[in-house]
Amino acid sequence: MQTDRRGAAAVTVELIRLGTRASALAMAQSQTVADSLAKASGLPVELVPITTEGDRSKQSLSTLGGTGVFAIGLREALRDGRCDVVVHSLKDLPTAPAEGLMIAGIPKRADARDAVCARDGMTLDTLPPGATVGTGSPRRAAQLRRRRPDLEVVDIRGNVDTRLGKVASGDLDAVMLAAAGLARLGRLEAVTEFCTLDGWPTAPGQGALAIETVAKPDRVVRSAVASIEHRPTRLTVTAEREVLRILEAGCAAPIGAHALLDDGLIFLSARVYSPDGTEHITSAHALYLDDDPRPAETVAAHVARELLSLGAGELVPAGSIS
Ligand SMILES: NCc1[nH]cc(CCC(=O)O)c1CC(=O)O
Repeated sequence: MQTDRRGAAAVTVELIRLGTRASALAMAQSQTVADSLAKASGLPVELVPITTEGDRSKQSLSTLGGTGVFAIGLREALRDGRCDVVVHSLKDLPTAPAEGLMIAGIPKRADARDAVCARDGMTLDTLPPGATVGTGSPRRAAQLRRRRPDLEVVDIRGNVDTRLGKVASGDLDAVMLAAAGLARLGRLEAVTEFCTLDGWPTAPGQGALAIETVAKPDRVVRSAVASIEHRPTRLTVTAEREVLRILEAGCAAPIGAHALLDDGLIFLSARVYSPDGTEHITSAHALYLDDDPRPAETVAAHVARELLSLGAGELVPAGSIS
């Protein structure tokens, strides 16, 4: 039993239970976070596998209702007290705050880029006309159609290994995946091209993790999670996700966003695509961090407002989103 400074008994944990999806990618990123939490707290950290609707369903992510399918099950486990912390891929997390929970820590972001994994070392420029490229992401599909309207985009599901397997087996000529996920799984050797973020902005928060807890966690849990917070990542992903949050109200089109910090400035650029890739709208703004109490939110509001004023809300044909 630990005691606080006044000597009173304080109820606290002797073990941190970290809830995680059981996929190889989720386990890999959860283990990294578990190691950091163990180091920060001096306590053992146990991984608690949790199955979510997103893991069970074989439906396309776009028909499953998109955002949140992976997060809901993890959040239930947190609320039920089955675990003390959960780790999400930030890009899979809905922008709406979860009642009674908080994003207690955001560790340093990994590579935010998308990667092409193609057969025979091919790239987006060298794939032959008609080549098949697998992705389940409407954003990647729009970007592919814009860059190479002559390719065939194939809607696929499944974990990273399954997707790479479709290229290895010859079912597909290429798949598009997040570089961060491939890195966490030790599969970077499959990458034949990294897409640069200025021409190919990725999902808001891609490559970053979010550590979620109940709003009033045990103080040992709270301080362990706080110790792995990376402030620059929190600022940049907050800006990217804020654009998504504002646009969700008036725009159903796919969005790529990329923020970075340099020399006291936050830069944010975001691009909205028509689903067929034929049209896109871009906005970019910068702000001195010292000039604003909430620089991430403010720069995002500028970008989102400009995107909407340029017609981002009209990029999706009426009735085309189920
Ligand atoms: N939606 C699936 C997903 N969610 C998080 C990652 C890994 C990369 C990351 O943490 O952003 C992936 C795989 C992918 O997009 O290739």
